[in-house]
Amino acid sequence: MYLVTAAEMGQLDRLASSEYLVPSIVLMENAGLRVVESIRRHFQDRVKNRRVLIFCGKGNNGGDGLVVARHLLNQGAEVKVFLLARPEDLRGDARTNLEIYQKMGGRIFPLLGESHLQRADIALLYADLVVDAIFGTGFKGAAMGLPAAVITMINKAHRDTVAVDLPSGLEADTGRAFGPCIQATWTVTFALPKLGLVVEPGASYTGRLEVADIGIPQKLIDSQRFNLHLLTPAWCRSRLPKREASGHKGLYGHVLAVGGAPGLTGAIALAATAALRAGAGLVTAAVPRGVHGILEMKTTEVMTCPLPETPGGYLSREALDPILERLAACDVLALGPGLSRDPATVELVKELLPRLKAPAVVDADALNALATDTGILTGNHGPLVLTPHPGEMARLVGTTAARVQEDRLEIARKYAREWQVILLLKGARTIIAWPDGQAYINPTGNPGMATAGSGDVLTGIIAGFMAQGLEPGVAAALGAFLHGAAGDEARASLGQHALLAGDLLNFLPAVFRNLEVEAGVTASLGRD
Ligand SMILES: NC(=O)C1=CN([C@@H]2O[C@H](COP(=O)(O)OP(=O)(O)OC[C@H]3O[C@@H](n4cnc5c(N)ncnc54)[C@H](OP(=O)(O)O)[C@@H]3O)[C@@H](O)[C@H]2O)[C@@H](O)CC1
Ligand SMILES: Nc1ncnc2c1ncn2[C@@H]1O[C@H](COP(=O)(O)OP(=O)(O)O)[C@@H](O)[C@H]1O
Ligand SMILES: [K+]
Repeated sequence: MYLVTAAEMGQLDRLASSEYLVPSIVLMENAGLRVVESIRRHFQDRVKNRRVLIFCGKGNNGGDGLVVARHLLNQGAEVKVFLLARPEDLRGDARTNLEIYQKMGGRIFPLLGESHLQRADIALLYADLVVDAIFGTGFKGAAMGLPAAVITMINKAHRDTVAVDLPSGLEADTGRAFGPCIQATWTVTFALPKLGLVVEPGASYTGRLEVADIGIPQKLIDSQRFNLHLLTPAWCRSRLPKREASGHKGLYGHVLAVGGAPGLTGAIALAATAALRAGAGLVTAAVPRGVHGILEMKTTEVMTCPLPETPGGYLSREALDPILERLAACDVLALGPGLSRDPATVELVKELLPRLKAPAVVDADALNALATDTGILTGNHGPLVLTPHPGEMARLVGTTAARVQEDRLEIARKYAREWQVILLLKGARTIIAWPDGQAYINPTGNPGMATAGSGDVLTGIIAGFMAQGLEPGVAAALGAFLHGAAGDEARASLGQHALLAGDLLNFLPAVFRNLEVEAGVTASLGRD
């Protein structure tokens, strides 16, 4: 599903009217009607006598709110409109809808100064629902003065609140709220989701997100060639590697997972097992000789391979040739889990990467090794998927994690293009940036996944998908979605605090089943 900026949405609205002759007031009417339908669902279709407060700004977002007011009034709800503007300040479609509402006997309460706040505050005590139609995509910067006071007052009332198009106070393009922002129970956004609704903190202000069709022609949307996408189950389902009835494990590829060090055997065990869980046919974990026995004990389905090590037990440069030899018989390399930052190991990584022909997922300490010489990335290299968390990304580009978090999408896109890699920037709402400019936002996952080893599992899942022949960019996006979905399933059963990275492995099957069921794969089971 495309994600748009405020400007792109405005362009769609304008072109819908200018090129496709859809009058803007029809778009506004459709928007309002979609919100009313959503409210009816919220009230299980019992709208009569419900006390609904609608807070309207002076722009078209307010206009939407007035359409909602009119229809709820018509359907027997008890409606109060609080207008954060003088009626004469409203223009165009918003003004028209104000006048229609008034002609129907709808009541308008001015909300222009401190003196008016009290009346709204009292009304909030008895409200069954608040409709936030103060600001939409026209909002910039921070809510201040009276709007800020109104937003704060609404949040303090803790009533069910539906946001029209965007929670007021949120910047559509960044998902940032520099001032007070409506904490919505749910948000009905129009035509396409805005980026700010699906990245933090915007996603938290948004609550449950509904995307409503308001009649923007699909042909117009497709003609815009947007390059930012929200990952959806449908997108993932259509890209799941297929398992033919005649399949055999050679078909599903062989992952070589290189990592591990004394005290860091769990990471490589998690990554290797995760690759099998993702459906790879075979996985070999290549680790320093000294911990090889431990890996044999820790894993069953994973094959292992002892590699030359330093006296301290870390992978040494002598491991280069055995890795390249092994890799020649494998389909993909997963490099980094539990590798450690031992100087010899860092040297090994820097020698290995430029020699790679097979696609590789580069994570964790392999990224930290790369950070000492990103020149490798700007030179010639095979297909790479980098999976840094914000701290590792900061080291790679010589900045701070906080700085990375301020500009997640821009930074991921910049370096995916500069280094010609798939750049998966982890964290809440992981971003998967492709070198051609396409970027995907992953909506699944939760803070329960902020636990040691969770990233190692993701590395394994992505490598497992690449082994099955998925393009690296698709494998990374699909991996992020399923990894987060497994985290969500795990949270549902275990809560967030007790969640372990290993639990993600146990909940992956459920996630595949959910996707496959909807993909109609079970139908084929009936025939087998
Ligand atoms: N055909 C269409 O276009 C359709 C549009 N639709 C709806 O229109 C919405 C976009 O409407 P919009 O562009 O009128 O702006 P909107 O979000 O209502 O803001 C109102 C005013 O707020 C002001 N303002 C801005 N920042 C501020 C701040 N920090 N603090 C205080 N004030 C601030 C700013 O006033 P200004 O600064 O320009 O004087 C702005 O004019 C969109 O989200 C959707 O709901 C749908 O009906 C579908 C069809
Ligand atoms: N608050 C959060 N919401 C959603 N996902 C999260 C959150 N915190 C962490 N994650 C996910 O958990 C994983 C953490 O990976 P990482 O930091 O590399 O862990 P480790 O290095 O311990 O393996 C990433 O996939 C990240 O997207
Ligand atoms: K709003």
